[in-house]
Amino acid sequence: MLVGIPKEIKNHEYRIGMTPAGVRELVAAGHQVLIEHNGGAAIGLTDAMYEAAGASIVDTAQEVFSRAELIVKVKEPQPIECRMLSPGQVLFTYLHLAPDPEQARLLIESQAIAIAYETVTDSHHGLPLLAPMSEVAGRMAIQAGAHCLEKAQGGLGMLLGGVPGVAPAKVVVIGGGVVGTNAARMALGLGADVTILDRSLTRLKELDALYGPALKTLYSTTETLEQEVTAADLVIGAVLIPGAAAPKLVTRAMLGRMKKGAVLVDVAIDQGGCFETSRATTHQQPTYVEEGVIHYCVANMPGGVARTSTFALTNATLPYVLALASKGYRQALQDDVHFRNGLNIHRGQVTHQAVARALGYGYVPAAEVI
Ligand SMILES: NC(=O)C1=CN([C@@H]2O[C@H](COP(=O)(O)OP(=O)(O)OC[C@H]3O[C@@H](n4cnc5c(N)ncnc54)[C@H](O)[C@@H]3O)[C@@H](O)[C@H]2O)C=CC1
Ligand SMILES: CC(=O)C(=O)O
Ligand SMILES: [Mg+2]
Repeated sequence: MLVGIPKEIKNHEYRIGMTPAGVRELVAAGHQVLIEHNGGAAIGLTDAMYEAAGASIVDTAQEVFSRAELIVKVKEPQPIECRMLSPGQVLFTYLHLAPDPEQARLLIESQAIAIAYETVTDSHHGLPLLAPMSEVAGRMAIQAGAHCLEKAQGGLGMLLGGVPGVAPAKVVVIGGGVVGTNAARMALGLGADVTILDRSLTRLKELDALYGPALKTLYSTTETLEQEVTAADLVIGAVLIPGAAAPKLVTRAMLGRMKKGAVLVDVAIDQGGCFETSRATTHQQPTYVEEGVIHYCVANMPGGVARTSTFALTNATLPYVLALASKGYRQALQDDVHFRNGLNIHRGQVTHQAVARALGYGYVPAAEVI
């Protein structure tokens, strides 16, 4: 199969859909790969490396989109990319459609087949293609939050870990999944006072077993959220209901009772955000202030550490890309119910229930269309 990998065009997005090592595996399996010129150059993955792995370099995204049967990307297609898709072409990338009706409309109009990394599941209730970027974003959330807490950034002027004789900052993590666990781990490592909230008791038990008494766990209710958020110096938003828009757990009223100069990092912003006052920001202008509280809401946080993220993403996506290329999308999705959960849009029909519900479209089960 002819697989195409365009250069990412979202603001400050330097990841690329596949490393040269991934390309080499595809070529060894008998596939052809087109890479857009300088697609990985910003993170040291040169055209020469891709050519050595067996790819052909083409000058424009237009050429990648017009020739490839399967497009592999990182970020959701921007409008100009959606318009380059053709009927029956397969797109495999992050989509995050629930908060993005415009992208959904363009993908439906394209009549393409859009498979979202973030809704592919696995047999132990995980999201294997979201997980690597959630690991990155969870860890980054603490770096970003610590930076925002500095006085020059408008923050409280607090060091996360404190020093001998001075108390550490209070970090509250909402959602104890992959993002939340990685954030908690980093915050504990820096010596912060960390509390994590989740609605899943099973997950809280696992976290308790993993981190022991250093980590405080709390069952998430409006009451515990209110109590923790209003006392926090740094809050990390890390909840997810797969495919759906994030629930708004921290209201403007709660925000009004927080410390001035406290920091919110809403990692869940790519699903619309879990704070009422969140709106997506970019690496270029990552923060804004509401009610005296600093908001960091970058929707592509892993793009900030694009080299680490690209390697981590290819490690996870490669077996799926190989399956799509070798079997064709129908067979690959028929063979694996978890992979099939990634199908969001098929030739104009919405095939993921949570996405359809969030956007008000009719829903057709993936199994019926493939
Ligand atoms: N901004 C960015 O650049 C990135 C954003 N993300 C996003 O981060 C979010 C979290 O992702 P993961 O950690 O991988 O998901 P996950 O599924 O591993 O964890 C989500 C957790 O939220 C919990 N939860 C659900 N409702 C809750 C509630 N009301 N209160 C407390 N906890 C609740 C669930 O029980 C689960 O443990 C997703 O929206 C994901 O797309 C992930 C990577 C990068
Ligand atoms: C998961 C996601 O949205 C990202 O890596 O940018
Ligand atoms: Mg994102």
